[in-house]
Amino acid sequence: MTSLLKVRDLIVEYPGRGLRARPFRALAGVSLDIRPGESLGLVGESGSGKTTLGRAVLGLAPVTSGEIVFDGREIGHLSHRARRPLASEIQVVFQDPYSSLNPSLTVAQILAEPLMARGVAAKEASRRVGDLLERVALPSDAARRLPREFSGGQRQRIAIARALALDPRLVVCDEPVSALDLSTQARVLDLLVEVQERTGVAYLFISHDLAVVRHISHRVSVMYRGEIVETGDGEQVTARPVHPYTQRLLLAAPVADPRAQAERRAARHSLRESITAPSTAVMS
Ligand SMILES: Nc1ncnc2c1ncn2[C@@H]1O[C@H](COP(=O)(O)OP(=O)(O)OP(=O)(O)O)[C@@H](O)[C@H]1O
Repeated sequence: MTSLLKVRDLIVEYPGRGLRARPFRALAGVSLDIRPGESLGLVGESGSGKTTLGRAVLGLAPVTSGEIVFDGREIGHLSHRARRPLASEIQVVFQDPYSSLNPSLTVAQILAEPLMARGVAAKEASRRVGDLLERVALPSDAARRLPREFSGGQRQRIAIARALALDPRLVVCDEPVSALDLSTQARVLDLLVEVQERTGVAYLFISHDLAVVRHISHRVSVMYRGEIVETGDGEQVTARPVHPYTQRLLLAAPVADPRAQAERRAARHSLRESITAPSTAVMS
């Protein structure tokens, strides 16, 4: 099957600060594919470049070189204006459900805004708002309320409904459940899976938590210092990790049993030395 999203040799460098500062290479040649209707999980420790990759796909990070091809079309170097039509194809759900929704708009206004911006008439937009609320299992009277009247999990449902409003084919989910408690996390993940089964949307699902990523992803890519060091199905990556960094990531995941935790600590210690890290600084 052809890729919906194809990333090749992507390099992203952020400008350095100060007069003689070197640029910082956050992505050092990343390649990946996402097929229509697929979830690709992107896991890695803080600072490994996950958000930068998501932002590059969304046109929000500076692409130094490489290709980002969506549905056969190169989108990595488009101007802001040329990207605008893509908003209905590629959407995003951010981590923080408290700051990602405009606090002064009602839920109906938040959900109708992207529709009306694309010329959908007010009456039709209002009907679609009802459908969207139903799709994310929120009551229809939610439409009249403000974001502050909802819990974190409910707000994330509103953010998901907004992302789905234009029937996108790809949603970048950047740590969408990290700010939620465990049981709410599970319900929001189940919702994302259900939405995918119903609509065929693809996800680039970013998280530092392998357990969360495994729950939702068909395949998992592991990032380390701006590179993808391993890709496989969730079972393969967690049961038979190939790269030492993936092994360390697994060992760092919290477990309930203190003895198992101590064994993991010892294993982690001996692995630490064996990881040879590629340099991400740009040579001048
Ligand atoms: N706008 C920016 N300017 C300069 N450096 C940046 C910028 N954004 C990110 N970085 C740096 O790029 C690297 C990758 O950051 P990124 O946010 O992509 O990592 P991440 O894996 O998503 O981390 P986290 O899980 O903490 O969000 C980090 O070292 C970060 O400090």
